[in-house]
Amino acid sequence: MNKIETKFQEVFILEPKVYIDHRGKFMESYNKNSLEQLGIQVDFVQDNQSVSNPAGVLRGLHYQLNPKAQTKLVRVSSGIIFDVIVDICTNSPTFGQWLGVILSEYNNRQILVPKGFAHGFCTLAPNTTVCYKVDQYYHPVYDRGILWDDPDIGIDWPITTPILSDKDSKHPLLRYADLNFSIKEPD
Ligand SMILES: Cc1cn([C@H]2C[C@H](O)[C@@H](COP(=O)(O)OP(=O)(O)O[C@H]3O[C@H](C)C(=O)[C@H](O)[C@H]3O)O2)c(=O)[nH]c1=O
Repeated sequence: MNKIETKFQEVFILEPKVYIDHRGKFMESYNKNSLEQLGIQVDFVQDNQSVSNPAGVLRGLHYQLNPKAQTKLVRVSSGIIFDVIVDICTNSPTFGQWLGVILSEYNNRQILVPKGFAHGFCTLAPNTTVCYKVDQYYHPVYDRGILWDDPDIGIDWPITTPILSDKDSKHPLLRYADLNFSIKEPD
């Protein structure tokens, strides 16, 4: 497993070893010990999978509030996404900054998204399946969203008119500018 650092201190791109032969490919898409050897200690409790049939679907930007904030390990089992994270920790030196990476069945890349980041992606191919582990269970009461095209964040999405859920088109549940999310537990 190869670990690539990013501009965010605790955000890493991971590249599992891929074994290719005449039948296709094999990889250990998750290995707790391999991650621990890279200094990544996360106890995941839930696996999620979303399938987006058309290209141009955009899901996000989502996060759960403390104390149910989630660390996520995101990968693509089929198709291609432009994956985006936004630092929403108001006490972080990189507060408000965003990062976009291509994850696909071709580059086999994964991204580790720590608590304190909003997460979203848009699909760049039809029939794209995104698989991701989280270390906190889903708590809809703690689920929050930021507008995908919030001008205060200014994400350079590769698509202009995405296919959105009702929820994601009704944002802002919260304008990024109104965030008071801090990485520490609320007092
Ligand atoms: C996230 C989640 C959702 N659900 C139910 C709730 C809804 O009835 C249905 C679809 O949920 P939603 O529209 O929130 O799914 P996405 O838009 O793909 O949301 C995800 O998209 C972005 C990219 C994320 O990073 C989050 O993990 C997650 O919010 O699944 C569950 O039962 N458990 C869950 O963990």
